[in-house]
Amino acid sequence: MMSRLTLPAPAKLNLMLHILGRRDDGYHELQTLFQFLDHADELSFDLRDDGQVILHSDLKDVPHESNLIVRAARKLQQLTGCPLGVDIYLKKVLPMGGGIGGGSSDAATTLLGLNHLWQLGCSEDQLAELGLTLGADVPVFVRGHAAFAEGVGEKLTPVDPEEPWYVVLVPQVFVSTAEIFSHPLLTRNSPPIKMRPVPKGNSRNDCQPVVEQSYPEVRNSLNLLGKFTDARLTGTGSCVFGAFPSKAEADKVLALLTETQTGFVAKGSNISMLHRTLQGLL
Ligand SMILES: C[C@](O)(CO)[C@H](O)COP(=O)(O)OP(=O)(O)OC[C@H]1O[C@@H](n2ccc(N)nc2=O)[C@H](O)[C@@H]1O
Ligand SMILES: Nc1ncnc2c1ncn2[C@@H]1O[C@H](COP(=O)(O)OP(=O)(O)OP(=O)(O)O)[C@@H](O)[C@H]1O
Repeated sequence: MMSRLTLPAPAKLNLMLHILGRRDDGYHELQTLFQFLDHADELSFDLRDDGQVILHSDLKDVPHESNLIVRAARKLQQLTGCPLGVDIYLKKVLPMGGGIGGGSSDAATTLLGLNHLWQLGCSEDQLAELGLTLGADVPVFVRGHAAFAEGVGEKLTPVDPEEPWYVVLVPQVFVSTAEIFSHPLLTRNSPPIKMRPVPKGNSRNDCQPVVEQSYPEVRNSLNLLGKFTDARLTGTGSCVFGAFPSKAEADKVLALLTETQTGFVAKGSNISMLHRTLQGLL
């Protein structure tokens, strides 16, 4: 009788991140390469006909009305005048404040999920534009394709980097994105690079030196993973990642580190789990 829709909200990695400059409004011009992980929160949507948006989650620290899921749903109602409502059940899997975009991805899954459930017929362009008002990382999750991003992260060009297996370590510290972007020692003068060929391997994250300096736990995780492969920070951290050619190799390395480290293994993907799931529904 009820129509319930269950969808994943996958994580992302910033495979590289260069900061080119700072705009007058304080936001930074970046170049970054986004790839998704097959590792996700799970959101279930139950239709309500009374216009109420109710999130059921065990996130204690985030007030109901500031949760990006609720904010996304309300913005969509305002944009479209939709009189319908929804109960949303969140199964949180992704670490918060980890630089893997969990909150942004939840918001994007909400926009696409409700567009479907409420039969709004909004275009992907409309949803990406709405998403950008919720956070710089939301549009790439709405588009669902690995991308080279410019501007403040909203100018997206789809790309297809290799899809290795990743070990992601989750240092047990919360890194504030705003704090890192306002750090006096952050370098903001990287020269722009060309997006083709897709940058890989020896590329870097300009936030990493500042985060390593402020958070010894992050430096420690980078050093440990760096014994096995090139290890790098994603976003503004705290998570760090390294690529491996097979699941078996990634599992082995994670197992060797589990005594002191929290982490997970996940495959990189250029088409997000969300979009693969939505394709399956059509
Ligand atoms: C660092 C990245 O994770 C890379 O993917 C994103 O650019 C950050 O995305 P996000 O968490 O969705 O960021 P927002 O919620 O829009 O902004 C958080 C804070 O980060 C800073 N910020 C963010 C993006 C950007 N291009 N320049 C910035 O200076 C701003 O101080 C802002 O107050
Ligand atoms: N649904 C949500 N899931 C997680 N965090 C949320 C959510 N809604 C709001 N937030 C707030 O957003 C903050 C950042 O969460 P998020 O998991 O997106 O961090 P992040 O992975 O570092 O993001 P980014 O990579 O975009 O910097 C949280 O500390 C929390 O206060």
